[in-house]
Amino acid sequence: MFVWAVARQYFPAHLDTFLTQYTTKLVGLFYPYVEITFPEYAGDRLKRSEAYAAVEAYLGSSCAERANRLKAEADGDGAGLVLSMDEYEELADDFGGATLWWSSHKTSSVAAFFSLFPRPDECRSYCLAFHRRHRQLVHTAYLHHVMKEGKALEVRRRRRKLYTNNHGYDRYFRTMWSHVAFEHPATFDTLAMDADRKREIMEDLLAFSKGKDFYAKIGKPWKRGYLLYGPPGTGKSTMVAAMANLLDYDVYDLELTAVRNNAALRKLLVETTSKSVIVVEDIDCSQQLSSRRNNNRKKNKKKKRKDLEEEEYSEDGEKEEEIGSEVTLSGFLNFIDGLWSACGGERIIVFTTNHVERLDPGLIRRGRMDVHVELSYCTFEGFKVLARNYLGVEAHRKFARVRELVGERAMTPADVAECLMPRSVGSGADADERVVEGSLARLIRALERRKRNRNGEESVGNRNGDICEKGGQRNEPECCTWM
Ligand SMILES: Nc1ncnc2c1ncn2[C@@H]1O[C@H](COP(=O)(O)OP(=O)(O)OP(=O)(O)O)[C@@H](O)[C@H]1O
Repeated sequence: MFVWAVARQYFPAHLDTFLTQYTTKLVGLFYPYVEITFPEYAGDRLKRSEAYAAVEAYLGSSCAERANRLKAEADGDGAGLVLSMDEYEELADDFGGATLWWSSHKTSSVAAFFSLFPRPDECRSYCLAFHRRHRQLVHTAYLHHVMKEGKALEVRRRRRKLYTNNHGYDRYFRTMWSHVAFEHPATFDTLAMDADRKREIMEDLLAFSKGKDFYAKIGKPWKRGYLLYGPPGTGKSTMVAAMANLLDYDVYDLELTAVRNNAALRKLLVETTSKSVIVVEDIDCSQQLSSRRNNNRKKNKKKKRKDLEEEEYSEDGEKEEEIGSEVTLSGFLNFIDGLWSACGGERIIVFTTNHVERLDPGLIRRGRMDVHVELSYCTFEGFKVLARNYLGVEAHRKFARVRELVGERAMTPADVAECLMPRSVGSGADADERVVEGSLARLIRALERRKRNRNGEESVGNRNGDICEKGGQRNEPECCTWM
């Protein structure tokens, strides 16, 4: 003790390091094993480690036969179960004539408790241990094998997800993504819109998904912006689902009003995975909300003018417009195409709006929103898609009358679809024909009742497709059913 105290007095700064170094070396002489740890969240990384996920998948495939304690989860299509190693479990793996040992661990994270960023309270990790004579084999071949197999398994078992930031909070009440399985059945086949435009969009999306090298070559982050605009019920959300289904991507439904500030928005963005569609629905509403909030704040007399100035001007002196909670327009633009937007890659960002004219031109300029798609009232071509979807018919003698009417009356695909919805399920050819006849007659009646609002005359639905109030009475679409 005396020697220790004296030594600490004379070599206070270096003694601990010195002792640690030599203890490790000493242990190394007698302990011939090397250990590699794969933590679930490493260092200051905000994201789950991809290496950890790959190891988890890899071990899951072999643990069913060898491990004693397993965890089970529903698999990609929910039909089966995926097994993985439970905590504190061990298993051995043979590779290239060597035996390697894996173990899983869980520790309570002190860092998570004090961290400013939301992190999981428990840190899980896998540890790989092997004899040092296999070091070369592990470094050059085994780790590569584990990553490759693990990632392939992850892809095979992948269950697409629909994320929302509306309901998920961490223990500090900060928003985070929560998810459910994404099961929307819409495809471009079932989408009622102009066939050429549809083909163009599909080609654009597929080119994007294969464009990794191209984007790297031109020095642009691998992402693409879509602006979908048009009256309510023209298929904007349906198109988002069709896009995700075409590319096999996850969907992140970003509710801007639930994001507290720019930092929270950045955090949400970093947490999104690649191969995803990030959608901000009704982007014009987020802006409206913010201006209201802004006005209220300005009216607040208790707040000093100085404070307001600080709040409204960013560090570089630029005026910042709030677009939802404390999220500023510049923070949001940074989210779309700033430095932070580049992390991860392979993302489609979609804005939908019913009022494109209300949007800040800077928000939707080309380069930010690369493709602008207008979804509008149903055309005859769109009607034929819906008739095929809902009634299973490609042609019918009533189509001629529908063609005359649908071109001049503004009816949304949602309203047309509602008219075409079969009201009874029949059996046999006669019954089927009756159902088709009934549905088409209902649609024709609805179109005839609808005033010629495509020609600018009095209309039941207004130009934006909103439901009008006439003489205090609410006019629903003619063939609405409420269930
Ligand atoms: N173009 C379309 N093709 C096929 N179905 C459509 C189309 N447009 C609307 N529908 C049908 O109408 C319903 C409502 O459409 P959707 O929610 O996609 O419209 P929207 O434009 O996003 O409306 P909102 O602006 O109110 O969100 C969908 O469930 C779908 O069945």
